[in-house]
Amino acid sequence: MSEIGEEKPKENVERVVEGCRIMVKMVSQNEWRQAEIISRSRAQNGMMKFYVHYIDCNRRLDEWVTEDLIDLSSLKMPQRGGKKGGAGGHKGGDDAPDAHDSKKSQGRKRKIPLLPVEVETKPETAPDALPTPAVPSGSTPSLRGSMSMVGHSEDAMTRIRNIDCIELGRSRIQPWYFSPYPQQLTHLDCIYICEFCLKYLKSQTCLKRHMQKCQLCHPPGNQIYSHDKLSFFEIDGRKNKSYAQNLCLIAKLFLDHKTLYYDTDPFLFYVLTEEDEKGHHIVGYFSKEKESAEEYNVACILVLPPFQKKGYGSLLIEFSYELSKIEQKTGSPEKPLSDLGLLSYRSYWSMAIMKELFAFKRNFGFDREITVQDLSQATAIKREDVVSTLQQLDLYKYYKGQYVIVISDEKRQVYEKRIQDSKKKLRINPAALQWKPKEFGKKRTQSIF
Ligand SMILES: CC(=O)SCCNC(=O)CCNC(=O)[C@H](O)C(C)(C)COP(=O)(O)OP(=O)(O)OC[C@H]1O[C@@H](n2cnc3c(N)ncnc32)[C@H](O)[C@@H]1OP(=O)(O)O
Repeated sequence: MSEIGEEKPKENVERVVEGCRIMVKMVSQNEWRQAEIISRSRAQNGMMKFYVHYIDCNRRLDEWVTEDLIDLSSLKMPQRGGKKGGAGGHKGGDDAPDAHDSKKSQGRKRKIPLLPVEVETKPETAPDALPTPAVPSGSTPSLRGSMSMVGHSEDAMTRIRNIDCIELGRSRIQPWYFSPYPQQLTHLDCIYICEFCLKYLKSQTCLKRHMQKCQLCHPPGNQIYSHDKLSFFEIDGRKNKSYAQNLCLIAKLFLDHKTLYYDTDPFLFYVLTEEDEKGHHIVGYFSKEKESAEEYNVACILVLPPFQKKGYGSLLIEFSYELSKIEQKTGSPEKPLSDLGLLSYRSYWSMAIMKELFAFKRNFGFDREITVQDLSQATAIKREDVVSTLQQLDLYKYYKGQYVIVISDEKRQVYEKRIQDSKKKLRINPAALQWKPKEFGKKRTQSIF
């Protein structure tokens, strides 16, 4: 605060550096918000432009703004000795604490080795093929594993969205986050991706030439589910490395809190497609470790933006639990979850658990009490997730020295209606799933059945 009569020094745009906080007018909305400066550079018209992260917003909204959209009088310099990235120093995709699971810290304990780029992962010999993704030196992503847990890098380079647009099948999609595509592609207006083999190309001409040669009209691997034009293909990350890596590169464009790795060997990929006369078009996917000591049944899950909010996310989640039921295991998604991941899982868990509670009541009335273990076995949802869902729904009460599940009449009515409405939604037909779990070496997880 300046004293009366004392003139506040005029802020100069040159003082706006990485880590500062300042009020910014959001490009897409007519709203001023406090933002952190992630990077700065000069626009072609000579004006300064800044890549900003809006405080308390998901990084999907991060964007470049020109100097005329910042309020210099609100400039706050980074605190000396403070966390990296100014006072913000945010690590997760959101600043909001609730966006991630409480086991957030677990997701960061794995140390990421930095290894050289794997040259053999280069796309095949096609003349229009592009080199292996280049990783900015000294920055994540590391080159081991698949897209996996571990918080993202604090490197400014990987905090900036580097691809403007991708064309995939009939859709042009604006990415949300950084993905380590080759650096020479980051200057293009659009990257063209073959919707069947997922190879990335630098122009429409290259894509057309590639499409004349590409043999695929569906993802590689085995079709393990087919119902009402929807299919699931199971892809082994070891056998179809190039496809799996290209899928991870696409997924990283929409996943902020995961670090991209290139060793896809330990993962299976379940790709959901919609079929038409041209073939099976990718809608989304989830990956799963072949062996998971932590009983994760999903590593990463993605519905491509043009298909989001239509029920495909719930369908992928339901499918992951159908696989766990066949394996006779319970499972859980890898942590941390993104904000949208958490919303989707909470919604799925609530419905699955409520359905089971009602079915149990219909079958047993008051003759038997249902336990968390019963719910976990029937839904394949891991015990902890059952408990957290019951708590979230305020159904888990401590009564006479033990926990009991209690549903009020009001809540019962709400959920009966929701279950009725959900019958119109996309559902997995378990009879259309042809799958047997494979043995990938010695099992470390314990079966609960
Ligand atoms: C383990 C992990 O990988 S966590 C990371 C999860 N993945 C990501 O964050 C990647 C980017 N996001 C996505 O790919 C998608 O948003 C997904 C996969 C999370 C969800 O897919 P969608 O197809 O949009 O989900 P779907 O339409 O089935 O909706 C599921 C529920 O989440 C809610 N939901 C989904 N997106 C939103 C949103 N943007 N805003 C509010 N609610 C939402 C829906 O309302 C629905 O709840 P309801 O059934 O109670 O109505």
